[in-house]
Amino acid sequence: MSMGMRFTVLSSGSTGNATVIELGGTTILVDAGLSARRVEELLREREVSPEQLSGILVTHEHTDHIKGVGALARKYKMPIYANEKTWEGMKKYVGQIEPEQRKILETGAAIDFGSLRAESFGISHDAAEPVGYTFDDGIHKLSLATDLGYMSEKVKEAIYDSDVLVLESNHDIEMLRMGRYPWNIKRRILSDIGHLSNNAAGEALSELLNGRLKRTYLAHLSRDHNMMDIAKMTVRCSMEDCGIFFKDSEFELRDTYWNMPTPWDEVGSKTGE
Ligand SMILES: Nc1ccn([C@@H]2O[C@H](COP(=O)(O)O)[C@@H](O)[C@H]2O)c(=O)n1
Repeated sequence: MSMGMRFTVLSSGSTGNATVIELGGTTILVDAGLSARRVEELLREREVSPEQLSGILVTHEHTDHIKGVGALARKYKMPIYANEKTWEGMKKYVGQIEPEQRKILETGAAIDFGSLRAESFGISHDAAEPVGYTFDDGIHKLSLATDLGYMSEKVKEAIYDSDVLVLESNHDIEMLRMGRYPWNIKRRILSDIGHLSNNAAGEALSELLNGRLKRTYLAHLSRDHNMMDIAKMTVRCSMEDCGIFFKDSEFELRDTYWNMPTPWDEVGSKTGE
């Protein structure tokens, strides 16, 4: 039985996002962007029962983040947390949610789930009021930052002292430019309210590598315009271009998957095991 904060990214990418954070008896789901049935399957793979969930924190109202929210809320009667604009944006997709389950968490506000503190921070994306989240058990910190067109100073500040980071590394810029998407979609992805490229993730990481950050999970990879090996190599090269060199024993880049959960990661441990 784990004592410290641990997490698993159940699924990551534009086909659906969901992450579980657990501390003691508290289990939180961030986003449920797959069908409720698929979220249940993924939870089962990591031996989490949906009945255990203390609630779902929503980052923004895009389908790949909320697809299963309504059905899970109705089936398991759990509270759903989002800011007001996100509630407004997702109301037609999630269907009827009982008033006592509708929790408003203003951007920048913190909420305590027992000894696990969650705090949201604003990000730049083309949704009503998108956010990332940090989780803190009083000693260690985990941050989730995906679906951001660029990394603002405020985001860097919010996630700066993390032990572990889940960071978007959506696309290889050349693969996207040469790829099959219509130009308007490419322009949106490349814009400040789109998605973070491998290069941008590397540049951001070079400012975040401070001795405390032990590993970063590269997330929300495009299946059309990225590959994990390319993402890792580009992030590393981009960090080196910024003068940041690291040994794998000091800092690690790790995989997330669109079709299976990552292993549980103990945030406080050096290796996550
Ligand atoms: N036909 C499409 C394909 C993708 N999108 C959006 O683009 C973003 C990146 O998608 P990837 O699958 O390449 O990561 C994401 O926001 C998709 O929803 C689109 O709008 N139309």
